[in-house]
Amino acid sequence: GDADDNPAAGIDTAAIIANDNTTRNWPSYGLNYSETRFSRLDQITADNVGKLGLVWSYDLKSRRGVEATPLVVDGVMYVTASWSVVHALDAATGEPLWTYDPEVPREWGVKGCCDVVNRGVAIHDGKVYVGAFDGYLHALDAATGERLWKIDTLIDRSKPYTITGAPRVINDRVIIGNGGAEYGVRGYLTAYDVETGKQAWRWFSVPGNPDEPFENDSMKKAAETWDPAGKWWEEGGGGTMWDSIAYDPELDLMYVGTGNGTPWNQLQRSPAGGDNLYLASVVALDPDTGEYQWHYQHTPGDSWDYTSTQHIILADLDIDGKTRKVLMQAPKNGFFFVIDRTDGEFISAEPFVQVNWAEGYDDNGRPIEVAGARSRTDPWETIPSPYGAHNWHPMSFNPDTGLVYIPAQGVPLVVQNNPGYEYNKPTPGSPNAGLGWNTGYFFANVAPEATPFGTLLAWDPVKQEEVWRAEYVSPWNGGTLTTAGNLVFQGTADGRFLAYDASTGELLWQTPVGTGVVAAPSTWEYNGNQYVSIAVGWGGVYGITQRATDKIGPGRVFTFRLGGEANMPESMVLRQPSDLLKGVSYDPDDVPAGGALYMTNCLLCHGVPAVNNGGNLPNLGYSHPEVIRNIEDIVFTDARAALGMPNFKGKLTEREVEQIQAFIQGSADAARAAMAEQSKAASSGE
Ligand SMILES: O=C(O)c1cc(C(=O)O)c2c(n1)C(=O)C(=O)c1cc(C(=O)O)[nH]c1-2
Ligand SMILES: [Ca+2]
Repeated sequence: GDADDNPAAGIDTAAIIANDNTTRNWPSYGLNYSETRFSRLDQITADNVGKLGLVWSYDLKSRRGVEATPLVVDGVMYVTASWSVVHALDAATGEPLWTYDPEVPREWGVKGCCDVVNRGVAIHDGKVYVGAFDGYLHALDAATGERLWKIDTLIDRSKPYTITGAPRVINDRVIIGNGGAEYGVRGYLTAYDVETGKQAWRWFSVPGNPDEPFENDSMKKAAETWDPAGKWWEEGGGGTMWDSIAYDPELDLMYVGTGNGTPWNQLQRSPAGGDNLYLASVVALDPDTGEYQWHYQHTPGDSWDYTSTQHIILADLDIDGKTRKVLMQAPKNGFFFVIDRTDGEFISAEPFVQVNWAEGYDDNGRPIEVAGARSRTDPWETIPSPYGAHNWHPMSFNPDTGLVYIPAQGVPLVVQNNPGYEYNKPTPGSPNAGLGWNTGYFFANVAPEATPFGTLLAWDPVKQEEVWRAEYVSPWNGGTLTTAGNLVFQGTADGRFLAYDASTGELLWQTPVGTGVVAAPSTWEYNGNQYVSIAVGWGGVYGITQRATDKIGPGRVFTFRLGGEANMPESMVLRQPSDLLKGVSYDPDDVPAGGALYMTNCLLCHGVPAVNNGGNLPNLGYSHPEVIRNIEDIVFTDARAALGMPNFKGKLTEREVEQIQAFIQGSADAARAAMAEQSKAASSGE
């Protein structure tokens, strides 16, 4: 179609750069190549945001996590839901234009660590690109949703690779990485020709087998930092680049964040230690060739799942009287980093939450590790935990306030070395090892000392200190947006969408949105009006097993503007916690063995039975007794395959399933007894 039917026709690298002068459109995941998520639109301000009202809502027909930032170009919105389904809408009315389902086989679901999510599309020259969960990159006609081509980005389809991230387009290339480091893959990033999908370059983040030729010099250098006794190449090494990419057109450098190692535990991965490049790093690449330029490693020799895939923001900051071109990141490890983006020089790092693995960073940018924070054999609480002090939920940077708005959190967890660890061997008690996870750890059955929290932090990146904060009832809140109207927008785990004064943190406006929010909002202008849009849909790795709402609605997109008068949809699906499971007969002696098997096969999707209400997947401690009694009908069949539930035939025996049943009912009984004890204590006035 022509530009009128296909506004995406006008979007290319020059247009994304030019748009940053007005930010009328939202043409790329992080709004601009600097990924600031700072909009210059100022019709909606701290003074009038109270008049914000709903214009429309749209049902994404999605029951799993929704992590997409809605892109908007000249009144057309492109947004994705779970299972990588793309929706194009009339952005002013919410009327659907087209839907594209890449038809990800539901069996692929268990190859992902962290829910069947997708963070959105890229747009270029009339095309929409989506990276589907099963590793294909699809190019669509932006006007019709028709598929133009589809290419396989995976080097080996027998390996548990996935795509959850949004592609980015730089010049003539569409760039995408992948996930899979919890299971065992070798991370890489690939650039494809925007027109044809032909591969332009590929950069691996970790070295391959040192007995074979290295792809390039950066791999040769990296191999010197790994202990070959760990035979990391057999497991892939990890280092997946599953989310963040930024680009500086002036320096012509692109930046990518790398992930954790496989397995997490460095004792098992690289027994003699070493930095294990380029895990947990930010790496600068030449966008034309994919050639390595420099790196900065936030967590040398990562042993805690401290990925550095978290959102990268580029800005120019005045530091010690000089304007520095910096790159800012708040990776899982709990420190806020300011790095010189011209050459990777370390500028500063300070903790933005409590951490127990490092005391700080020295002048050379090396962490000063706390003695005994790694390679321990006893159970120990790692703070931050593998959920991260900050996960993928995008932060934003407002040059007017000079502040970065970070969705920070704590999700306590106690881990323990798994001395019997072997690649792809499901030791009972190792988390989801029956489904291919390779962490080298047990999750220890020891109560953590820390309490979970979720906080919106307004952080001064120059002084490296907190300026204000907002506390939430739960971890796992949404990404942030900040605007020239002196506002910060964020959705929350407890199902609200909020606006704050960007300078003071005063809460100015809020609305319920019916379900938990993890994605980040976008804002855009059309026909003289400023709109704010948010895609909701509870999920992601934390949201699979727990939630902070008593409602769980379908994924939806909500769009607001001043004076909007539409009604919130009423048909929210309520899922109240049913009663604790009762009446499944079992042998109490089976409970411990069942617990270890549960940890190995069920834990990371169904949570700990009877301790919470479940997330977007059910907590089995609240199941109907008939479901648990007849659990073989689900576990040993394809009955729930369409929902992503794997068939455990050949992986578990009937006897083992009986032990798991005992653990589920035993946990519910223990919870019931604890509740009775509590109410007895309360009524006797203790
Ligand atoms: O190591 C990896 O390859 C990988 C991939 C992903 C992903 O693609 O979503 C996540 C993680 N790791 C991860 O560690 C993590 O905490 C996480 C959270 C989420 C999410 O979408 O909620 N994805 C991922
Ligand atoms: Ca990971």
